[in-house]
Amino acid sequence: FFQSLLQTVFPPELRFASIKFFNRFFSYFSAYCYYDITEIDGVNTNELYNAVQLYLSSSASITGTRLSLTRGLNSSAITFGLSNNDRLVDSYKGVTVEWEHIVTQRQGQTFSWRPLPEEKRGFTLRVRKKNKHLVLDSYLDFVMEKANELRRKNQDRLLYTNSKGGSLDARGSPWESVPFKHPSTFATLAMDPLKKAEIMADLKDFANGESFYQKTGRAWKRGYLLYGPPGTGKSSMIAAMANYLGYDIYDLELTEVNTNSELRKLLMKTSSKSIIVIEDIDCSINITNRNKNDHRGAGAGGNSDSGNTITLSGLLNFTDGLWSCCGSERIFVFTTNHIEKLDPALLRSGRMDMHIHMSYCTFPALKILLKNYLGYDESDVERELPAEVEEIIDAAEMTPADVSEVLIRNRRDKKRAVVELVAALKLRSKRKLKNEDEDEEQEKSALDSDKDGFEHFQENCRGCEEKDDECIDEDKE
Ligand SMILES: Nc1ncnc2c1ncn2[C@@H]1O[C@H](COP(=O)(O)OP(=O)(O)OP(=O)(O)O)[C@@H](O)[C@H]1O
Ligand SMILES: [Mg+2]
Repeated sequence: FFQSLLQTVFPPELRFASIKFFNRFFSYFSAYCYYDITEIDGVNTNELYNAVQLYLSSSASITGTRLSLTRGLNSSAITFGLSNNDRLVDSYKGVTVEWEHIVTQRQGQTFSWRPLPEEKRGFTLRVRKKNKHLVLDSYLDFVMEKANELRRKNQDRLLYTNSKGGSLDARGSPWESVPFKHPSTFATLAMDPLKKAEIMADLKDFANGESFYQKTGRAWKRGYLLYGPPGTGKSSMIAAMANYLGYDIYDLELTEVNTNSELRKLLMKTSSKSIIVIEDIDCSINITNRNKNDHRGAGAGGNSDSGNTITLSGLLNFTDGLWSCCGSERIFVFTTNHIEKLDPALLRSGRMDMHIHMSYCTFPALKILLKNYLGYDESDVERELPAEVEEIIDAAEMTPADVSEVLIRNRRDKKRAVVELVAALKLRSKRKLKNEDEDEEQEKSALDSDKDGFEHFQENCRGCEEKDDECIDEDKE
């Protein structure tokens, strides 16, 4: 209306200037400012456009009534998006903003190095002028961050293995992959809640620590050593870590690796944002020992490389050396059932940043398992579980796997599950106490016999003191 008015009122030579003037006039009095985020920025794809699209697809943040739904290839999640020329309202730190998705037909192909899509797409963000700074300072960063998080969550992650024994696939990768769909999460992991929170904070710190690692000149990687008896959740913990951070897992089968250089190649072919796992690392110590016996290889921390076997030093270079930082944001996890068997070179501080003991089932861990399998909350546990459980559970030394087994078997009959669990705990703790008593008795009798032996020795050797080195009786000596 205004434009046609202008056309009649103003002569053609003034028309353009007047439109410009009125535009400025209105925008001056408008309470809003607008930001256009176009899909193609010159010739490049605009990262921000993709991020906004993904961000608006997170169902929690949107209030639109008309949405377009998409599901990517290989993705298990459906994403929502704004339909063409539709708008929706989002709020951030108490400020309301409005997004509009604008799609127009591209008029005539302009010259470009690559074909452009027929439609011109973009988002327009409308905010009140007084909130302009919030948008520029933090809202768009927040959108980018959220989008990255979603991208990681939506994509199915992969579990890689090198079990082909060094042969390469069609794309020249020594790794073979399958979609990784392990359901274990930190919520389902039964362990001490404080320790769990500490590990989760450590992982988050690591994932968000790019600038810290940059500033301190450290490679952006972290090592965790998980140790404890079988069935205490070491593998479950790795899966929970991967699910928590949205990382891929590289399960490194050391027995399939023949040389240190092969190990290095494997490392080079891993991607960032991944967890590299070596399970049962104590088994690799044999490899070192074999090497030592050959008198060819290196000892712990040595430098030599026998050329045709994998050595501990090769393994340490793998996690620690210059090669370890090709790529970035990588986590190394070693697991073992026998920490005492590990070479001290692997344990020294700084090598593995965090040693995590996966222990037998404790009472707080038991509560998590009861919640997982029987749906018991805190009050159910108090009501259904005899008080003595808390006292005997540590002595029983049952692994979370043992407890899970009892609960899974009886998951349809909760009362029975609890009865059976309590019986198992009692039996195990009694057996354990009995064994301890027996051990104590054996120890005592051993001590007694030692004492007898000592007295006997004192009696028989009284003379020796005087004649010092003349005692030729080996027993007495
Ligand atoms: N801490 C735990 N929390 C929840 N479930 C657990 C836990 N520990 C064990 N389980 C259950 O027991 C099974 C075996 O656990 P897992 O494979 O993680 O043990 P592990 O410590 O890796 O054993 P291994 O040393 O033999 O490799 C899992 O499927 C899981 O369901
Ligand atoms: Mg395991």
